[in-house]
Amino acid sequence: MTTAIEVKTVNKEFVLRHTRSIKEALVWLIRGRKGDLSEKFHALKDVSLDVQQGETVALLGFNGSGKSTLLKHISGVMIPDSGTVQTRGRVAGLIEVGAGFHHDLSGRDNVYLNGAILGMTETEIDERFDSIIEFAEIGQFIDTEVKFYSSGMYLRLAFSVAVHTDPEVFLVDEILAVGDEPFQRKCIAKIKELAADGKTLVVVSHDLDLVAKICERGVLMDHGQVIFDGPIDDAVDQFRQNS
Ligand SMILES: Nc1ncnc2c1ncn2[C@@H]1O[C@H](COP(=O)(O)OP(=O)(O)OP(=O)(O)O)[C@@H](O)[C@H]1O
Repeated sequence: MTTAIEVKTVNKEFVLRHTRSIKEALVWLIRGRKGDLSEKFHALKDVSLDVQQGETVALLGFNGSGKSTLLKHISGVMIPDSGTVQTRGRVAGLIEVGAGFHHDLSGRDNVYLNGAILGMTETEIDERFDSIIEFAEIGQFIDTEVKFYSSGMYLRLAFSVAVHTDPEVFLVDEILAVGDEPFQRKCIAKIKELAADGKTLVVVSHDLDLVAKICERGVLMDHGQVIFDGPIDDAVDQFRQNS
């Protein structure tokens, strides 16, 4: 079996507050600048996770448990403070709607921009362009600047570009929620198709019934730590018990 994603003892802290009152800053100066003035939040604590090629994994957990932060580390948009993340093959997906899109460019130009960011050559994008537009159902808006798109239209185009990159590893955050129901169904069908084709899938969702249908493995997170990792039905049961 080949490992597609290897996350090793990853830690991530966020700075919550940079500024302090003048009094606090004075005390800090008088004490010889000891300690840290900023308040920090430990979002991922020694997280380790191996995902084999072709596995379908759901990240579960309450709001703020670290799911999206972990997904961003896997996608490479975030760098860990310590620990390592390695992925094999082309990684694509939907983490933040509109990430990698330029507001002042048209949908058409953004397909090229986003496609290039995700590792496609210009010829590959040329070949897949019609299919990308057809899947997104953007129609006559393709030459409109994307700043005038609704959030659903953004999602359609971003999702369509991402699936057309033919990724080995596909990451999906909760964002499917902004799409209307027919488009959501279409995306879910596409995600299932990718899974059936043996692609590696990591999905963040609060829709437990949906992830139970798509994924075989569930990773339950709590306060930045993995507290359960096993078959999806067991992970969902455990999560429901904690709720
Ligand atoms: N850039 C950031 N700066 C500061 N804090 C952050 C940042 N990104 C995330 N956090 C904090 O890290 C914690 C984990 O956030 P994360 O988005 O990973 O949670 P989540 O499990 O995906 O939650 P949800 O279910 O609400 O999407 C949260 O408390 C969040 O406020």
